[in-house]
Amino acid sequence: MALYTRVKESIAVITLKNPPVNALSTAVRRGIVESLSQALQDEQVKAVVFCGENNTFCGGADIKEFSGSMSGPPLVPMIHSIEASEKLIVAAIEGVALGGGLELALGCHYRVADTNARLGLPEVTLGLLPAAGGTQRLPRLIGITAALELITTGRHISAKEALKLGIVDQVIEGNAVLAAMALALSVIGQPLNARRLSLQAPAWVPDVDYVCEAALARVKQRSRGAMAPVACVQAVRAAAMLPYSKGMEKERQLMDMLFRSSQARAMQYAFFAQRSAGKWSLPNGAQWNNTKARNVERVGVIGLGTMGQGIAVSLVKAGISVVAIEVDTKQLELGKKAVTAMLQRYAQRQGVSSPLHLLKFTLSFHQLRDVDLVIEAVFEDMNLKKRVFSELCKVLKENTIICTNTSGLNVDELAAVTDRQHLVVGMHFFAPAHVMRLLEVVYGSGSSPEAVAIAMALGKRMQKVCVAVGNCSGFVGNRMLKHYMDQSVYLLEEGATPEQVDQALEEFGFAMGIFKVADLSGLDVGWRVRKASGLISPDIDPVKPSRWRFGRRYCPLPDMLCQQGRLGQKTGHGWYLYNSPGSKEAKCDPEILKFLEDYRLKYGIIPRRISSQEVIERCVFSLANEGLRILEEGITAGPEDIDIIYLFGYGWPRYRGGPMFYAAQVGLSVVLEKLEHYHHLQPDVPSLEPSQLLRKLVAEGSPPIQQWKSHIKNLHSQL
Ligand SMILES: CC/C=C/CC(=O)SCCNC(=O)CCNC(=O)[C@H](O)C(C)(C)COP(=O)(O)OP(=O)(O)OC[C@H]1O[C@@H](n2cnc3c(N)ncnc32)[C@H](O)[C@@H]1OP(=O)(O)O
Repeated sequence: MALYTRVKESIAVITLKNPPVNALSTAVRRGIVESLSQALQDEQVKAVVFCGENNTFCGGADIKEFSGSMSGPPLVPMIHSIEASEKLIVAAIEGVALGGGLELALGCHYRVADTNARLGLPEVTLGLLPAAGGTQRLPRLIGITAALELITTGRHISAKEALKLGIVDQVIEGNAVLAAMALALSVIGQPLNARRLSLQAPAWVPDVDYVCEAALARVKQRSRGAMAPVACVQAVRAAAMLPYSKGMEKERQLMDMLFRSSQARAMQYAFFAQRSAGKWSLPNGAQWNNTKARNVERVGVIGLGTMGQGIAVSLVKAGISVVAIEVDTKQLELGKKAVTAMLQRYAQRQGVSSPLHLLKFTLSFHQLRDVDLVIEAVFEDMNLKKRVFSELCKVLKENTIICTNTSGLNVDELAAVTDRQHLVVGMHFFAPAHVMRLLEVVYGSGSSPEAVAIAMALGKRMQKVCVAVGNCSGFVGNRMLKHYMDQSVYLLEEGATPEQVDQALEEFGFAMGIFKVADLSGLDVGWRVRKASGLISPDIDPVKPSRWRFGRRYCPLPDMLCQQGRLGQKTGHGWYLYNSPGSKEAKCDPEILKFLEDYRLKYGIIPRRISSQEVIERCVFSLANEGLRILEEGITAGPEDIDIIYLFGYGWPRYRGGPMFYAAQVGLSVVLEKLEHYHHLQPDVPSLEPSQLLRKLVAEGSPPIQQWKSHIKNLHSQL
């Protein structure tokens, strides 16, 4: 709703009320229309101030309403009547003015913001565009170039930047509502046409086509296959080329197309899934709102390799003191140099003072005696990690939490060597750890809810998107990825090339195809894991290695590449060819094509043409199938957690929601049918066998993803 109040003689205040962010729900829009009409009818009122309850102006349209049939007063005419009002209207922006909230403010004649306010048009992140006049008013206010940047990225900006761009007229320290009233009193009576953005001439730039083409190229490169950023550019272009009413018509047409799209549904799902992952819960009933996390101020980081460096940087950026440990002087110096350089660059970019005083580098474990938590980030080797854990227990305070940064080792096995199994948790960071947003927080069988709460809270402070997951081999992300990777190399055996597979995956929307990712990470990473797990042993024929291991299909191609020293970008060749070791531009390598031909000949495989559809079905459905197994085992609390892991850790296209959402959107019965088909063709690939949960969900009529949790709960009792 909206609250109408008369203050002073001539000013009415309309306060949006819809906690927590005063989203423009049906009730709020109704309240605005009614309150505005009241203000306009009251002869004594000369000016109106719009504000939001609890120091929050407005978080935009109510996203929860998008999935139903929208009712109540629409935003466009509502904002138009605000702008057209003969009485002066001022927006008092506190907290946030986002999406429809900023569009409402742009319909007002003046805007005042407090110093902490954040403004933006983030509709593009929900698969939409600012369709309440935002694409037409903002370019008229700040010019095409700046508007294109804000609208196509959805970036939130500070009040200071908004003032510089001309979006707000005043930024004040203190009460924005009082400042808006003061401003209103000082300008009452002045003509308003110059303040009505829709009446301004189109935002002219010398070469609109060039500017828009450049923006299109940028958005296509940044978010391949996403419709919304392209539509945003088209709408802003209309603001430069057409009169306001025609531009609004274009904005509406584009919004109609986006609003109905599966991409918009996927991105809105992702918005809520991200918030749901933050509300973690464990199988024992402990959860985010019944478990207190004690504060962490000093953290030890053990190991200053690439991961340890990134973790230390993220901690310091969050204002946390770090004691960083290495085993010898040379490693310590290397780590110190890298961490210091990253933090100095960060301080320079942000214009903040260098946070280096928060860091201490040392060779001595004794320096850890008063830390609240340690993150061990040594080499991925169980025995080494166990030794470190035992050493730690000798020096740490008795309530210090011990976290291991591992991408898949057994957290329980590590906890067993400590004197505090309840305080041991996995923290699986993704490389580079100071850049990647995802953090899997892994609880073992003995981890206490408090330890999980502490790790989740610390991750949040480090600006990570944290997902609590159970302890299993590879946890969630890497466990699922294995099946996706297996299918990709089987496809090579059967006739595809690395470029064909990558192209299909990139057209699907992945930031990078699987073979480019493998080259970037280094092919030796997986090689080491396969050796450690016994898949590669000395008795395997080096000339014609077996294509079956442990009774299952196995593809030795990646091992054969490693044996040839083709380890990826770092050696200048892997699945692709690079100009020099370390260079990034992947080129098709005729040697690889020949190598694949020889391989197929050697094994008597007749190559066949493989369609992009088959690439996607085999890679993506096997990934989703494993996700369903993870759900049935209770490793994550719900499908949203899995999707968030893929969105933030594995370059999954946001406009496809995540693998679980994608499976639901394609249709679970289709996924089941395809998996059955491929499993029939590859009976020696157990991961293609449809999961029990998939069969159950299909048998129960493929319920919407939001209802899967209740079906999982009853999985074993109902089958
Ligand atoms: C007709 C089509 C018109 C479209 C125009 C639009 O306006 S589209 C919407 C544009 N607005 C946004 O995209 C803003 C989305 N919200 C945010 O970015 C953030 O929530 C925030 C406002 C910056 C606040 O962030 P903070 O971290 O403080 O809190 P949460 O993100 O956890 O949010 C708190 C709860 O509020 C819910 N919520 C937030 N925004 C909206 C919204 N616009 N509509 C509905 N609900 C919203 C959010 O889901 C959280 O709810 P919980 O139940 O507590 O999880």
